[in-house]
Amino acid sequence: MNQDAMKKAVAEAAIALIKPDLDAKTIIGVGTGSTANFFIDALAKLKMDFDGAVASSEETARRLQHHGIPVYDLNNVADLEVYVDGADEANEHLELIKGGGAALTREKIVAAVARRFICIADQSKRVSQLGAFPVPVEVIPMARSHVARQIVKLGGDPEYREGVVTDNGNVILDIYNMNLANPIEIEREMNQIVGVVANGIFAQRPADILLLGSSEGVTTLRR
Ligand SMILES: O=C[C@H](O)[C@H](O)[C@H](O)COP(=O)(O)O
Repeated sequence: MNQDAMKKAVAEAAIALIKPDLDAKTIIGVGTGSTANFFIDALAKLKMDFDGAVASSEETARRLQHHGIPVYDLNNVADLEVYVDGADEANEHLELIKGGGAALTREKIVAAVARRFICIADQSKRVSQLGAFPVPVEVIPMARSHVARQIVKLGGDPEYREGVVTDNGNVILDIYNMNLANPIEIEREMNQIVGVVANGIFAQRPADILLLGSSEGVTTLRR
């Protein structure tokens, strides 16, 4: 089974998981990236069974709308039943690194609001310790150098993601070689730096369910 087939399989597994709870009032939080795209395409087949979605990026909003799924502003949504999204890395505690596609801030916001966060990923994303994947940090453009210097003091090696502007008009620093033995602590410390909008460590709010695809099938991990 190739990687795309695994992504499709976990997307279908997420659909099977949420389907019994859908009703005409359900609004679903939808993530960003290639795995989330498989989820969106599968969700389109159920579009008569729920109300609509909240998107974690402009790209996801466009894909949802292309399928005829209504997209709501999160500010107008009181209750978000579930959020489904991919990840760049996931550990056994369902702590994640996200933001390879630069959508981390909106993803973190939607994940914070949702009652359940289902993460979908192929086996290659599973790690024993987070941090081989560089941690993306969204930064206010004028603070880029200041944030980079502060991150060096925390032990990381920041690299500016050239040419990338987030949906919020900011820039991304990718942090290499950060020791993430304690991801909650590093997530907090990076958030303290003035000019940081959000970082891609999802440890304070990890996933509740992780669906991992491999050639043997889909494994479900719960917190
Ligand atoms: O900003 C992007 C998101 O955090 C994605 O969920 C993450 O990069 C995983 O993307 P993919 O499913 O394409 O590997």
